[in-house]
Amino acid sequence: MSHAISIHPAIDNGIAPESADFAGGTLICACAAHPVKIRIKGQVAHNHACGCTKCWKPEGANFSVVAVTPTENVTVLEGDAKLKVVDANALIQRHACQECGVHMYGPVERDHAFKGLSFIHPERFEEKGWAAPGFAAFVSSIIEAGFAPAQMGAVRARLKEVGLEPYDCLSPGLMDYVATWTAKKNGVLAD
Ligand SMILES: N[C@@H](CCC(=O)N[C@@H](CS)C(=O)NCC(=O)O)C(=O)O
Ligand SMILES: [Zn+2]
Ligand SMILES: [Zn+2]
Repeated sequence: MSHAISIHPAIDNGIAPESADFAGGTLICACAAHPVKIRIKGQVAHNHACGCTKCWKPEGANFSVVAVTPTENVTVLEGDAKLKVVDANALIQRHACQECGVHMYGPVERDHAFKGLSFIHPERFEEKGWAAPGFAAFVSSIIEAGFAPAQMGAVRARLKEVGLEPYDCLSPGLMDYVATWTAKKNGVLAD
């Protein structure tokens, strides 16, 4: 079955199942020669579709698929010299392959709820079994990348159809987590 709206290749034709045995793997960029390779230890967490303009999306996709892992679980195996930080001022230090453009890992090092986590694109794993995406974030942001506002209803309907609840920021659970961290830092966290 084909759909007019492409969310992401890893979602459009059915989401691959997660494997309980998945213990990590190797992320590989799109270069035919000397690809960048990154070792990720363990299963990824909070995998989701992201519609923001900053996350790397494959050709033709309106969303990225992005998850987190503790930065201590990330090791650059090959091609470190090809990696460059896309925007040094951003919270997420997205390390992209300068040759093919794929974002390989994005650590958060700033004082923030996500400090110590790295954002990665699990579709770049050479292995199968990574945790399936569970929701869609920053959905309205696809308009900023040139998507027609009039088709947003259809996009949200399609996301719901594939089981990804659409949110215009992060999911309520993650928004609460971030706000809890901020309240604690400001000394106003309620019991
Ligand atoms: N509407 C903005 C949203 C960007 C944004 O806030 N992205 C989220 C989700 S990845 C974020 O946490 N960004 C932090 C960062 O880019 O460092 C856009 O599409 O560019
Ligand atoms: Zn590359
Ligand atoms: Zn994003």
